[in-house]
Amino acid sequence: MTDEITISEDILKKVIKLRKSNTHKGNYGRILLIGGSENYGGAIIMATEGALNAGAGLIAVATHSINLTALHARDPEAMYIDWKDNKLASLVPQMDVIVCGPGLGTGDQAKRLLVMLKEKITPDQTLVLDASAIDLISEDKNLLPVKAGHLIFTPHQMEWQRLSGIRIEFQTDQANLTALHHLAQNNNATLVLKSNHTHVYSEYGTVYVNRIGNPGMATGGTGDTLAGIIGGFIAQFGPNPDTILAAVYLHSLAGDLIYQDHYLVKPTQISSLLPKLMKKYADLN
Ligand SMILES: NC(=O)C1=CN([C@@H]2O[C@H](COP(=O)(O)OP(=O)(O)OC[C@H]3O[C@@H](n4cnc5c(N)ncnc54)[C@H](O)[C@@H]3O)[C@@H](O)[C@H]2O)[C@@H](O)CC1
Ligand SMILES: Nc1ncnc2c1ncn2[C@@H]1O[C@H](COP(=O)(O)OP(=O)(O)O)[C@@H](O)[C@H]1O
Ligand SMILES: [Mg+2]
Repeated sequence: MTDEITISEDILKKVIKLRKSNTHKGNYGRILLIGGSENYGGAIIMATEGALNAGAGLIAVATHSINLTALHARDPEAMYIDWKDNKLASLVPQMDVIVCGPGLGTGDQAKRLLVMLKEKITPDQTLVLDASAIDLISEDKNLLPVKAGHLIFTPHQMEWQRLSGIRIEFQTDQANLTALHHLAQNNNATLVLKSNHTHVYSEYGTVYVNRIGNPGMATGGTGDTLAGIIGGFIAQFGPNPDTILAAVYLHSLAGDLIYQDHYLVKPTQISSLLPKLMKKYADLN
């Protein structure tokens, strides 16, 4: 059996740093989030709230135009681009991190966006692939944007079943590592396999397990929020395994704090709690 390392609270102190005075938004990373079809606008808004509250310096959102008013009403900090706008292709290379998938859907426009990403993404960028983006790649492996410097897959168990071909009951650490390695080819890749105990797999064979979190988090949008938090953390703290582990842990920790006196955990409540929690851990440095 593969050894599993339990993610602990120490990771937050290690990763979350106090901000230095002589810095500006450019120092905290540029992130582009792509998703939000006509029916799933909430997903990309929740991912945006995750990235924003996790501290990304500059945020741009490419989504269906129907989502513009709701996005700006909730998060005026985020810039918007219509996902059909040709200028999106020239925006992609300017980003540090791209999160693609929350509420993307699997229609023709979604496929076109993945094809564009595959063409435009560069080796100095990190790509977080979530939800519908994973489903599209499951249907056609040629859509995987292999030029990205670092690929982070964030499927739940059913999405991982579609992508890897491993049925949920057979998703053992060894099987998951083998499938990730096969999928990643020459890329630097990480798998964040979400469940009640999310596992994080590095391509080099290390397996981490998150033992916190709670069933109050079983609400649509909690994973969209996590994708945004992971992106926001990478934007600020760099694309390394600790950054991903800290994002996974903080998301569940916020969920647990809310769950102490709430029957369910709304994903947007998780995001709202992040700046305060991050301050606490930064002050411990
Ligand atoms: N407010 C919104 O706009 C929302 C939009 N969403 C979007 O809806 C699209 C479809 O995603 P879904 O995840 O709903 O649909 P999926 O069909 O991919 O997966 C959901 C189903 O998978 C099964 N499943 C098995 N193990 C699971 C696990 N550990 N965690 C979660 N599900 C598990 C369950 O039967 C569940 O009904 C995506 O683009 C997603 O981003 C969702 O994120 C929900 C919120
Ligand atoms: N019972 C549970 N215990 C702990 N965490 C949970 C539980 N149910 C869901 N979660 C967390 O909520 C998130 C759900 O992700 P996902 O299924 O992608 O949601 P969505 O696509 O609706 O945003 C994951 O981070 C998962 O770990
Ligand atoms: Mg999801």
